[in-house]
Amino acid sequence: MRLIPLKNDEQVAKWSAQHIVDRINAFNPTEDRPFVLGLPTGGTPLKTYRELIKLYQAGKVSFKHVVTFNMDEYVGLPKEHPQSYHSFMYNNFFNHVDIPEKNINILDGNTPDHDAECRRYEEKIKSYGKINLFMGGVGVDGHIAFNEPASSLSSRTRIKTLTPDTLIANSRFFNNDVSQVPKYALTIGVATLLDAEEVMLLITGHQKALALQACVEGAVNHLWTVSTLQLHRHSIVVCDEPATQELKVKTVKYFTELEAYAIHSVI
Ligand SMILES: N[C@@H]1[C@@H](O)[C@H](O)[C@@H](COP(=O)(O)O)O[C@@H]1O
Repeated sequence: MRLIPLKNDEQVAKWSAQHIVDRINAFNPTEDRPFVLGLPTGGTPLKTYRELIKLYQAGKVSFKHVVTFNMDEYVGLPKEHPQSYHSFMYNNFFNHVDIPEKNINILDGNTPDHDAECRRYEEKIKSYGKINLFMGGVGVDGHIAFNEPASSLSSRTRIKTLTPDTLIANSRFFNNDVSQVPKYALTIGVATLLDAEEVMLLITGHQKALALQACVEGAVNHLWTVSTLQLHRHSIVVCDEPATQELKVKTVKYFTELEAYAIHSVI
């Protein structure tokens, strides 16, 4: 695992956006050999999307040959609803870059057959071989995508019941009214995420400090699904200073010093 301890969320956004751009450009994607990028929603990646748009506008990257797979989507929320993850992605990213519509994949939370939709999604990912880079965030309780505490660590894309903690956390997007938050979501599984060639998580803010601690210093366990990043061969956690407050001083120092001279491979 690489831990990139930065000062604030602006730096996290710049670092993560540049990393995505570097990976896409190094891959040199074509129509027949696209770069496959996994994407999250949430407040945390918003600034990264803004940076990516800036880099696109400056001519530093093109998304023409990038295929995306989003992590999750609410069940039963119309696509046009302002808080659907479809709306989030188009409003905050896709509408501002040159990605072709056919390259965008988001789970359909309005299908009558959830299992078939989740199987179709897994198969579509497989049809590209693998996801090259999956960016993610984390919930306060350490969930990745919507893999809530006690999710199977070998889970695949499926329907999940959201926990009361998540409903409360996400009610900020629904007029602070918990009853308006959808109770179910379709989400990639822990194993789907770990199948990616590289996983990059963004963890910012003091409210995520326990999740970051579980991720970096905790034991791998299903209550903090973020801890499974320790099983991945190429995981990167980009964090700001407020998020590090539960980490040992020694841990932060170790990773900070390491970044100054480490050589990293992606193979
Ligand atoms: N399903 C999403 C996660 O993918 C996201 O990481 C989490 C944290 O969101 P935020 O970045 O707004 O704190 O929220 C939701 O639960």
